[in-house]
Amino acid sequence: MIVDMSIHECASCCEICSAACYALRTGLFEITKIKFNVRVRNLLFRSITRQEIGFFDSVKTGEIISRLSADTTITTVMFVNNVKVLIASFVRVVGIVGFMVSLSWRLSILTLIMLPIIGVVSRVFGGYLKKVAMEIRTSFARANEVADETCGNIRTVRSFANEDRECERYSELLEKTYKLHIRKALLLGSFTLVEHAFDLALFVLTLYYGGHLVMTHKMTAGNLVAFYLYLNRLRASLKKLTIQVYARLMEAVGASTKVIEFIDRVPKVRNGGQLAPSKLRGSIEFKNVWMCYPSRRRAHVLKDVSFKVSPGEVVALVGPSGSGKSTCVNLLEHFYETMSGQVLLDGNPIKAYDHKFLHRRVALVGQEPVLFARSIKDNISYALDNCSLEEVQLVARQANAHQFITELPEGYETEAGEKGMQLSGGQKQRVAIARALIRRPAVLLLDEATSALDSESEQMVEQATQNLHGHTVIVVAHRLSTVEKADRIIVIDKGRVVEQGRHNELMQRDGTYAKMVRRQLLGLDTSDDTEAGDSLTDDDYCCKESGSSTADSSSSDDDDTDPHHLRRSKLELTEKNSDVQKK
Ligand SMILES: Nc1ncnc2c1ncn2[C@@H]1O[C@H](COP(=O)(O)OP(=O)(O)OP(=O)(O)O)[C@@H](O)[C@H]1O
Repeated sequence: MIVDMSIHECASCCEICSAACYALRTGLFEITKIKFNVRVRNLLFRSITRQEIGFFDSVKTGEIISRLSADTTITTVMFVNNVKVLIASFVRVVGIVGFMVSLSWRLSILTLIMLPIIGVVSRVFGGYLKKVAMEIRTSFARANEVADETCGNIRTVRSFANEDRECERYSELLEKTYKLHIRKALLLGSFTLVEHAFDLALFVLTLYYGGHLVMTHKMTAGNLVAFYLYLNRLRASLKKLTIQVYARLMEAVGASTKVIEFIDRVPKVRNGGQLAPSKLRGSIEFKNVWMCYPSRRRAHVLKDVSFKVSPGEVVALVGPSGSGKSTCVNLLEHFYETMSGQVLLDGNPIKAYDHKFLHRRVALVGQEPVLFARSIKDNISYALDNCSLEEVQLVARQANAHQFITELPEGYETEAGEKGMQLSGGQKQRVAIARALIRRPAVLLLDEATSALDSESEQMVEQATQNLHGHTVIVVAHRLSTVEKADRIIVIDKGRVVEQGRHNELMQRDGTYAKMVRRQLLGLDTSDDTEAGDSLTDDDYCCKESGSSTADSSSSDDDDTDPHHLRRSKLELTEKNSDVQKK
């Protein structure tokens, strides 16, 4: 009775210990899984954010998100789960083989001969599985790209009523993923079939050879039965090791290939500069710069571009669309590197500057400013610590944004929405200008930064940028009113600097700039060109202009280059054109 009790107690203790160990193992593996996942995601995100801008030109956001979410999850979950099974199965296999050898070493050798064969078969299938898994991940990433592009640009999709086609595109890509999954299922199915064949072969051989050993008294019948039971357990464990563990691990390797590739990728444009002088004067020099974008290696966007900008100068970059103006700005921001030649800031190559220092002292307001899904205040003080509301309000006033912000229901705490979608184009631009001004930059780059503003707001912003005394301003603009007041205008055409000088000088020179101004004043350089405008040739401009000059006989020679005079000419021309149309 006493012995019975102690056996029961012992068994209960064992049960409790076993349950506790199991719970501990499950908990530890869960924690490991999430820790591993977080670490991989962090490494991947860190690596992605350090890549050069050219990387983002070729790899789409959808793919990146897919790698960051689905692939990292598959990688970590599969690795950790399978490592768990791998360890358990491996220990079990070693134990079972030990027992089998003790029962009959001869039969054990026969069994162990089969193991390398199973290993080779697993390897071959594993290789295929890895390949299919990679294709599945890539195909899934493509589908994600479409979803990301469609949702991110839903207004454009809706305005073209193209929802159905986008859904079809998405569905086609999912169909491709589905077919790849079928391939994977077939592979797994055939792997199982081959495995069963091996199982059967092993069973028949063991029985045949075991029977022979019993008949020749080299083994007892009881040992043969015990051996056979162990063999069954060994097969079950091996099946786990091959189908569940090896195959799944290969799948995880397939999913992780791109993740690891992205983590290990070394950026082609390094931000390793150390230079951070206490004072930056803001002089800029482009020295024989040749440049092409990484995604279009053969097209030279800048061809031997050279120009200098003195500290405190306001320089306008003008030229036809696609001539390379924004590319100059991109180089000043060190987004890309030149093929040859140098971009110098205060006499030092731009890449020699410390990344954080450079982007604090050289501020950019881009063509399509992007705001973040946070409050307007946080958007203005983006990437800056300890910015007071007063500082934010001050720059908002300078950017002519204060009034509209205070009229919003929650003022500076109003959410801007994803990519600033809850604000109008002009409001976004003003917030972006305030975001640049708050840095008190030594160089301010305005790339079509005021294109969506009305003329009053534009004037106020211009004033604010000019109030940045002693600071260099580079303005890229198509609008004449924005560029005419610049200290110097640099005209870029087809990637080359073709002219530079003040507005009046360039008008007198009657070159590319003068032609552009005349076209603009005649309303030909806008997207809503009228038929009458379209039919005008260069000669027409000269005729009409000289006509208007004659009409205004009191104007001096200089007046020809005066924008107000040209605007008057434009008005007269428009009136004449409408008269002609009426007739
Ligand atoms: N990321 C890029 N990858 C490849 N080519 C590019 C890229 N960005 C611009 N380009 C090409 O470089 C050329 C110059 O472009 P850029 O944006 O500098 O012109 P731009 O003068 O600023 O034009 P716009 O006045 O229309 O803004 C164009 O032919 C354009 O197609």
